[in-house]
Amino acid sequence: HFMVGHRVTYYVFTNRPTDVPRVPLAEGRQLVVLEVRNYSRWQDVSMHCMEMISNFSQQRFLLEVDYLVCMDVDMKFSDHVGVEILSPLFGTLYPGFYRAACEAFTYERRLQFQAYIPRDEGDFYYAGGFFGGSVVEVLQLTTACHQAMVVDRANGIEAVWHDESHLNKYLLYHKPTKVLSPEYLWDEQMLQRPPFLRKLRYVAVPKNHAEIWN
Ligand SMILES: CC(=O)N[C@H]1[C@@H](OP(=O)(O)OP(=O)(O)OC[C@H]2O[C@@H](n3ccc(=O)[nH]c3=O)[C@H](O)[C@@H]2O)O[C@H](CO)[C@H](O)[C@@H]1O
Ligand SMILES: [Mn+2]
Repeated sequence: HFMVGHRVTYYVFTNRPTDVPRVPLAEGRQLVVLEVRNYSRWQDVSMHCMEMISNFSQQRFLLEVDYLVCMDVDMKFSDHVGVEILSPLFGTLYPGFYRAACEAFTYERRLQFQAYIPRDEGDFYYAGGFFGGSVVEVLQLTTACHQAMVVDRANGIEAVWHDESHLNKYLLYHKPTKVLSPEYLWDEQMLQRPPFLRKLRYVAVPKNHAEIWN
């Protein structure tokens, strides 16, 4: 379903490179396994993606690709996702909040945190699991989010939704050039599909959160 007819490099970040299956790929597609370190807390694994994307962007993505699409690993494509998503900087509406008022968004609301957003500000609540853009824009985004997390860590604090809180702060003050609908990120375990969403293009694979998170 993903970028059919276009050249695609799948960069898979893992601490267990030998466990990545060698899936046969169509012409013009390649798999690149990038070995990264592990962290014992899942929050740290998720948050350090920003640092990893930032570092690899400088080291190689800038030289190798035009656009980056950054996504969670526990998801699958279930319908067309093509070049219509591409733009200098794009984010995706988090499916749980696309109808909610912005005061209800779970932004980081505590003043002393780097990802702080005042109650009366905000456009959308973006999902941490699907964002992207040109490599230069994604490099700036991931570097800024990583640096903000370094500051929080030095202060002994961690944003309420980790990397997602920082992504939301960044995209509030650096407006994305495209916002994708929840068709592009859905979780059938969490929400029933409303009839006006005719297609679910990229969906969470059911998982036991308690087991994985604890
Ligand atoms: C769909 C979506 O918007 N997901 C976001 C949501 O979490 P999720 O509830 O989807 O969190 P999650 O358990 O999928 O973790 C985020 C991602 O980190 C990676 N990972 C995590 C744990 C681990 O042991 N190994 C590993 O590789 C993996 O790519 C995973 O998909 O909020 C997180 C921050 O709280 C992240 O912003 C996720 O992107
Ligand atoms: Mn996930």
